[in-house]
Amino acid sequence: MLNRIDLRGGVPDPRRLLPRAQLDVSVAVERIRPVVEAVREHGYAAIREASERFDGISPEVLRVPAEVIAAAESTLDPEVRAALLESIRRARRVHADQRRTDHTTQVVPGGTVTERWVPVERVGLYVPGGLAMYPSTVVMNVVPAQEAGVRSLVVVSPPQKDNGGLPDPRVLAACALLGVDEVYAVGGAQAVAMLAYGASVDAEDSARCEPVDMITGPGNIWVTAAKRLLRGVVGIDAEAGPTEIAILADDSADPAHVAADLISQAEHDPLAASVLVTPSVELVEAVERELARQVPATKHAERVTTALTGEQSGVVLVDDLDAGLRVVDAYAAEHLEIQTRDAREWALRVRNAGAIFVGSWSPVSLGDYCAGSNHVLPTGGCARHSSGLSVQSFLRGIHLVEYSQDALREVAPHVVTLATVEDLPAHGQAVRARFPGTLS
Ligand SMILES: NC(=O)c1ccc[n+]([C@@H]2O[C@H](COP(=O)([O-])OP(=O)(O)OC[C@H]3O[C@@H](n4cnc5c(N)ncnc54)[C@H](O)[C@@H]3O)[C@@H](O)[C@H]2O)c1
Ligand SMILES: N[C@H](CO)Cc1c[nH]c[nH+]1
Ligand SMILES: [Zn+2]
Repeated sequence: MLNRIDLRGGVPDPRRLLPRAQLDVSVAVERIRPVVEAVREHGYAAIREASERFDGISPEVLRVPAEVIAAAESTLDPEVRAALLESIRRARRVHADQRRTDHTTQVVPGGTVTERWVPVERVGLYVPGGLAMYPSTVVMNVVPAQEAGVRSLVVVSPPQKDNGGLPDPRVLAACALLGVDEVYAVGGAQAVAMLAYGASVDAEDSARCEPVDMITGPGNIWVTAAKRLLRGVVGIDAEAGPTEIAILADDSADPAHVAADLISQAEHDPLAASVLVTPSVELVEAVERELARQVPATKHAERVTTALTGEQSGVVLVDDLDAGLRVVDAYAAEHLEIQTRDAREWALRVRNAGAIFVGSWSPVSLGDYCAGSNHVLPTGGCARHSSGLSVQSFLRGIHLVEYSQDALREVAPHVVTLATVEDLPAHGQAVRARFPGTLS
């Protein structure tokens, strides 16, 4: 079922050998550009038009009323409530530990630099809702933002036909459990554009969604493309697009677990990527047998099959685990599982991954819901340079520079020299002016 790439005998350029899905983000950017431009120009009308086109429904008033959010919480299934509360509790423990404290460095006597960590003021959080519903993603967006101290939080999530054009009720209930009351029934590129530019949210122009300073959250290729297009207009977290799992395994791995984990992430999206990297031909054959058994029995078999047989998924055969490590590092998966002997040692050698799941008892599904870690993670190779969502994502470090007269006098000649070298004499003059007649 999985494509096979045989790298035994050498790993020439694993980046080129392991393609991502053919419909890549740069192609999708051009497709959604007109939607984003229409929202910027026409606001509400364009959002409604795009929602009708892509979601098949849109409520007349885009903001979800407070009583609807409260009702979603009061009618929430008790088991789902308990699971969400546990997910929130664990995520809060981990993210509370990520808080930063201000730090002052005394550079010279009388000269200090203080780094202040200041939360972003207003943040838009995208919660997907196309092929699957994601109350867990409310948790993963909101908890780090709250722990960072963000004051204004707004959630957007696609309108659902089976909920009268409102977002999924479990998503609304998760918002209520976390105290988020500004929620809009808008998804896709139109939601990202609404957050970036702001827009009226009803036909009478009597209420508005004010623009946000930053947008975070995962989504499909169209959401990811809109985030890429609007980066700069607004702050954007890492690109968290169609899900990926890579598994580095040896012959100690349980093929039933490996297959189940590959399937688990393939069920997100036909564009999801599931990759197995191993030196064991026996494991590959056993995993193939497991896939043949497990895929037909899974609920979203069609979507899973499309994802697993797509060019973005496959098995990579390598000579040994060292070669496998080079492959997974070059690939930089959103999720990397290590299912080998001495898994922790191998995990500590990995350089590029959104999150690493170590050993047989830490599947990606645990991290998706209840490990305490964050599941909004970089995809498409962005793990080479970006991190998953965290408290840090919502903070800006602002330097406070405080020098006394003596401390400035002491360093002034160096400032003047560097200004002269850069042919920016007015820079030097700004310092000279403070010490008339004393600096050449
Ligand atoms: N990387 C991460 O951290 C992470 C976490 C969770 C989920 N995900 C990914 O999020 C995605 C969720 O996708 P989803 O589809 O369920 O929900 P979604 O909310 O991301 O996408 C649905 C929206 O896409 C828009 N859309 C659909 N077809 C379109 C088209 N042809 N042109 C333009 N817009 C279109 C619609 O407006 C709809 O509201 C999956 O790819 C999943 O793998 C990633
Ligand atoms: N695996 C997804 C991140 O790519 C997160 C998720 C949410 N719900 C289930 N899974
Ligand atoms: Zn998942």
